Amino acid sequence: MRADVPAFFLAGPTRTVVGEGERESFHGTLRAPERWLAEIDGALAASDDPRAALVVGALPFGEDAPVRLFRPARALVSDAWGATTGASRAIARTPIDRAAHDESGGFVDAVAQAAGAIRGGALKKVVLARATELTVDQRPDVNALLAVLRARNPHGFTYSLDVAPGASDPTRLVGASPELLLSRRGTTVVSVPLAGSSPRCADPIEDRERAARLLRSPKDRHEHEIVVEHVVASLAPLTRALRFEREPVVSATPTMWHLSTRIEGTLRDRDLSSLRLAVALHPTPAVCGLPTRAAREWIARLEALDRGYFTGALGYTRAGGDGDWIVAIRCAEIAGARVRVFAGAGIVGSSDPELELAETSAKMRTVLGALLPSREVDPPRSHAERADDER
Ligand SMILES: C=C(O[C@H]1C=CC=C(C(=O)O)[C@@H]1O)C(=O)O
Repeated sequence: MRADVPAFFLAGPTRTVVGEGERESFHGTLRAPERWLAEIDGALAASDDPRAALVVGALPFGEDAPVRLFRPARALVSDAWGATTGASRAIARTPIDRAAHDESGGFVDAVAQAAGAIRGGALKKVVLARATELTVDQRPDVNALLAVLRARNPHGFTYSLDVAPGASDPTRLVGASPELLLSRRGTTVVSVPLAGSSPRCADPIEDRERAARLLRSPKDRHEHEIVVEHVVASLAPLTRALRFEREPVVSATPTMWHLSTRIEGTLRDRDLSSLRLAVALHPTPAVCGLPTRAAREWIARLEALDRGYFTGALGYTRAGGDGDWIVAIRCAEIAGARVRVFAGAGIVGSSDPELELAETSAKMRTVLGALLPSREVDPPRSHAERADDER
């Protein structure tokens, strides 16, 4: 028999948090956050066991979509390596119906339109996303998938969240994100925004060259600076001192190179919880764009997608306010045998639509590579192409 999948799971490099069952849940939207934030502050402060009290869940991408935040009935917070190590094999599955909802053609057109709007001065950056949907021959074993993702992404954040509580057939968002929206420990707050990317390559020399080219690329540096500026501007009024390097570094996941900047600050008000900080920062231009309002409008106009909690913020806040919130990317929504994999890419005026499409396909490999045999991982190809590969 399969072990139950917890309602919430987040395993980062230094901490694993598991939440089972629901003791109390909180409702509302990002457009009007004050009431539910106050309810959560109150519930955590009133807890009879403040060391154990925590709220877990996710903020959606959309301003009017519901937040998914709850106090688990039972929780485990461990500073040990997550319990899910060891598995590294692919979970052999065969997609039996693929790409019914693949929006790749529409995505290329949308990127071209967005880049044109940016060159025309309508906005500076927008992140456009697409999804590919497949039905596999058996329901994925989510615990096994988490184990594979965790083993392959030891420096990232592997997660799972039940996004449709109460449904007879659970829907889960499952992924391995490389991006820390913020972490709070006492008065120290850290954010590590990523933006500007290049797919990894199996050839080690070409792979290193791609990383070096990424670091020199004016287009990717521009994309990255926009995100750093937003995070710095959002944290500056809340912190006394902000420390970060002016030059980004290159960081790696198994599928991607990214430009990355670590930003650290000291909070002015130690009552400001990590959840309140997440609400202040989210959505950064790593998932939305700049200006935020204009980017949301362009996303609504150009994207044929309900993002749900993809490109939201997922994490936990403990009584006292400490916690971690990550950017919910490199993930899939899994409902029974249906798997919907998401990926987005930051668009600026000089973006090439075909390269942005290739970037989203590479990002999808985080989940697809853990779920499917390798010959099935790349996006839809004709039967003839597949036959060629197998020859
Ligand atoms: C929106 C995604 O990635 C973001 C995070 C890192 C780099 C990104 C980029 O270079 O476009 C994206 O902003 C995604 O993986 O779906």
